[in-house]
Amino acid sequence: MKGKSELSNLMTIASEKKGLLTVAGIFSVLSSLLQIVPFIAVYNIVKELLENVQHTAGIDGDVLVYWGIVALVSLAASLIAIYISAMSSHIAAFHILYQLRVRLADHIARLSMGYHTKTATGELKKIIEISVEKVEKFIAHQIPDLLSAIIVPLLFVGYLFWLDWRLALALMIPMIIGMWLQTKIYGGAKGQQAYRDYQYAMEEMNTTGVEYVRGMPAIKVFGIKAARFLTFKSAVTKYRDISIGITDLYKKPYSIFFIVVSSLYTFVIPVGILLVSGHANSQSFAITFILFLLVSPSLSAPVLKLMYVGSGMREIAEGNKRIESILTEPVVAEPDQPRVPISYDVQFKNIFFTYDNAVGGDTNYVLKNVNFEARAGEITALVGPSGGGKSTIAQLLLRFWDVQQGLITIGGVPINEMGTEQLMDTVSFVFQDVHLFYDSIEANIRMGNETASISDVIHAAKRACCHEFIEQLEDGYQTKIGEGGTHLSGGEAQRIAIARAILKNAPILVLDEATAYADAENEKKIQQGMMELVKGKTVLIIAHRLSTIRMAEQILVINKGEIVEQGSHDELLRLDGLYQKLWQAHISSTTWKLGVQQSASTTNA
Ligand SMILES: Nc1ncnc2c1ncn2[C@@H]1O[C@H](COP(=O)(O)OP(=O)(O)OP(=O)(O)O)[C@@H](O)[C@H]1O
Repeated sequence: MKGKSELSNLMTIASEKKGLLTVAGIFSVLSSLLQIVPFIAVYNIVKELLENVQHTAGIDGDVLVYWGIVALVSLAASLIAIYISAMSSHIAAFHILYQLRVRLADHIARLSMGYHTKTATGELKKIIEISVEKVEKFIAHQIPDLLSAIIVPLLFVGYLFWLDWRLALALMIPMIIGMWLQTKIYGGAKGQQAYRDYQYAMEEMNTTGVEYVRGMPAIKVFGIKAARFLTFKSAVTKYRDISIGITDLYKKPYSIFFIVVSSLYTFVIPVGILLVSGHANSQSFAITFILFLLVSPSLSAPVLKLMYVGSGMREIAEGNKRIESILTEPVVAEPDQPRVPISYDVQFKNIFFTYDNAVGGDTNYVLKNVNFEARAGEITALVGPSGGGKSTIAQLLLRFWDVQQGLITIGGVPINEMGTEQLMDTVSFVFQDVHLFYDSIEANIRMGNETASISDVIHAAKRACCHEFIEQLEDGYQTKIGEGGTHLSGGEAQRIAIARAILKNAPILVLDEATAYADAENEKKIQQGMMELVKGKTVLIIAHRLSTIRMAEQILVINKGEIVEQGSHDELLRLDGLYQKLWQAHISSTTWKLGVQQSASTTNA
């Protein structure tokens, strides 16, 4: 049932280029039929020779030449037909592949960020690259192969039945056994499960292998070698065991299948010998017999082809299932009539949020009844112990996820009533983990505003304190960075991301640990730039280093998903609560770092 729907999905994809694929199918069948013609030519030549074996003078040379030419021409025509078939199917396949990739890329871009955080990048990459390639294999190779592997033996067997039904029957028996074995090999539930296990084991091995290699610095530094290596090793062992299991499962039926299908004449010879003695015209029977012996090996080919199509089909169906799993993933719902806010105060009203989709009676909410207003032109800082929910609050503003209860508004407009593009234009976000693209520094900064001039880019870089180090690079703003390019330190990468946000100049700015990597001097400079940047903007900052947000108009202390304290730095210190404790801890960590015997000050730090 499942296999059927996967096949029909593949057929739906393929039907986008129906015309070209029909041409490919017709020429594939034609080419296979033309390949049979030389056998018929040989049959007629042998027949002419054997019929005149007593008096060779009676051999008609024209007949021999005629069939010789027919064989040659049909071979040449068969090659041309294969060429046309392959060209048509490949052109169709690459067009379909292109459209499928564009469709996938477009769909992926419209999925919620939440989907991206829960789905490994490697997995998506594999689907876009490998699974789509498999669809190419299906369209370019398997559809034409499948047609010729079914139609040609049927026609050919029909012709053989017409010549001698008994010999044809002897030829059919091993072919039928072969096909039955094939459905047993690939069709059984056990086989399907084994194949699925094999696929998963292979994926696990690849994932843990990549993780092992990528995590090598951490593995070396933190001495977690043994544990990590064990995960990888056990994945390799599992893969080995499953592969051996599959080999065990298939070795018998596959060997029988291969032997039976490759030696069709073994079944024809005894029947032929039995029949020849009792035949009235033994000479004409002998000629037919020779033809059967000649063609039996060529009939093995389509059956073997069917087997490869069968095994390939399963792989393709698996890949197609993954493609479908992305395409059916719901995209972020866009409003019919997007609303555009005219002011930029951010409001969180009675927000309850959980990452678990199943919201039940005793839901474990990550955010519980969060209420606050971040006013335009002010800095609102989110502080609090790790895991409290600060990043979640910031990400909800960008609709990474939709909340289960409550309302988030910008200038009074609920964010789900703004179009995604509008929302992205309104909010700038500097992530903890900065992603830089493999491109020039200029292009990476300009991503914030495609129409910005180079002087705007440099201006933004200066404000984010990265101009100096960029100038020192050999190619300056044209230096390639990102994966495969010049390596930047964490702090440098973060400043590039800040420059990007400065250039974007969105009215709302979210900074998640934006200054985490910067050294003291640069942090100060960044803050100066930020002070300028935040004028008239709504700013949400998540920071662990409390000194960076002392000037914030509003500080929200988040603990276990709730806002436990709220106010300015001085107001919060006076409360003598959690913020005060965090501040004390911050001060002592600073003095400890400096190695100065200072008493923790609550006001002069
Ligand atoms: N994608 C996710 N899926 C499921 N749970 C998550 C996800 N992201 C965060 N959480 C959980 O939500 C809670 C709040 O996490 P969040 O990252 O918002 O806290 P935080 O205050 O920003 O922490 P930190 O200061 O360490 O960055 C934590 O318990 C965390 O484990």
